[in-house]
Amino acid sequence: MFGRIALIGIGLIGSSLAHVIRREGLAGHVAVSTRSEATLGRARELGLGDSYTTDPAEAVRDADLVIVSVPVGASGAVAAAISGALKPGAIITDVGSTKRSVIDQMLPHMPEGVHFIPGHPIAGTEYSGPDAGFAALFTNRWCILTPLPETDPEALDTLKTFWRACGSDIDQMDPDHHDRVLAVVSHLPQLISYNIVGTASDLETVTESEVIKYSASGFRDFTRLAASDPTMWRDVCLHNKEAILEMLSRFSEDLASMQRAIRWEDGKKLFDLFTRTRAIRKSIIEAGQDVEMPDFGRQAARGDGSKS
Ligand SMILES: NC(=O)C1=CN([C@@H]2O[C@H](COP(=O)(O)OP(=O)(O)OC[C@H]3O[C@@H](n4cnc5c(N)ncnc54)[C@H](O)[C@@H]3O)[C@@H](O)[C@H]2O)C=CC1
Ligand SMILES: O=C(O)C(=O)Cc1ccc(O)cc1
Repeated sequence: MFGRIALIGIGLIGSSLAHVIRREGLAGHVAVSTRSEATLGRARELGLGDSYTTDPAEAVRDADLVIVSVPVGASGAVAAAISGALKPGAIITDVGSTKRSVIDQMLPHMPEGVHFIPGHPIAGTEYSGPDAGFAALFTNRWCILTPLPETDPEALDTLKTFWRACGSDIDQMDPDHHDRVLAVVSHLPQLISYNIVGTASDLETVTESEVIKYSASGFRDFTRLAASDPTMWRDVCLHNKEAILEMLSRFSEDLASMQRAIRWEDGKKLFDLFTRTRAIRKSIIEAGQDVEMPDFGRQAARGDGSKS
């Protein structure tokens, strides 16, 4: 599909892209670039690409497709670094969990004649670093593209074909709408997880090791999300601030209402809510969106949030 693809950032998402690009034969040459020598060395050991450099400008030179897979707060610095080396006609995309901020950071650095099309695969795990990637990560997952009004339809079609070849279904969205939707379905659950695990950890002096011992009782599902990469999620919070604050405020109100129902023993209110939420789970299962990540992905992952 492409002569040369440059992968800037080679953590969970970048390395998963490297695997699927190789499996599907989507590029003649994969150039891998990341900030630290240690991560780059690990990518080389794993054979994730055809060439390796800590200089992102060198990686993108002559690339037909550039995929930026770094924490969203680093998007602007990467765009500035690659700007002068981009080939006319190249497609530049990203995988960041927030979209408005990535556009604001990257667009000013995009030279005339390249196609900048932001994107976000709704696929991931709690693991990070180059060891965490696996080719099936994007299979049967959504990839949301948030093209700009001036985006060239042909370049957009090419990028859609790429993501379909990676196994994904494509949706298109306005970036602000994306950020509000993701604030509810992804960022809020993540923050709730951090909060509940933090609360339990504060209580652990009282309960001693019981938090760990009885963790199968609901708590464990939250610890999976709470084990995700701190840099990535710090950046998501800081770069989708308005939407996240709005959703947190709605959530706090609803939590207070639940508290009140329990205090006043309003069983009907609780029962009605729990019935409504059960129906939502049923719709998710019926839509085939409850698929667990394959085991081999988890096993392949080192899971230590490797430093890069
Ligand atoms: N982890 C997940 O489940 C998902 C993450 N995303 C998004 O994908 C992006 C990457 O996330 P992961 O691959 O999970 O993170 P990761 O922590 O596994 O990898 C990040 C990579 O970026 C590199 N990096 C960091 N700062 C850099 C800089 N200034 N210049 C060049 N490289 C730099 C690191 O060396 C590393 O290779 C983030 O924007 C995240 O929001 C999107 C979907 C799912
Ligand atoms: O591990 C999980 O359950 C996730 O939800 C992964 C994930 C994390 C961040 C994203 O922007 C998209 C997907």
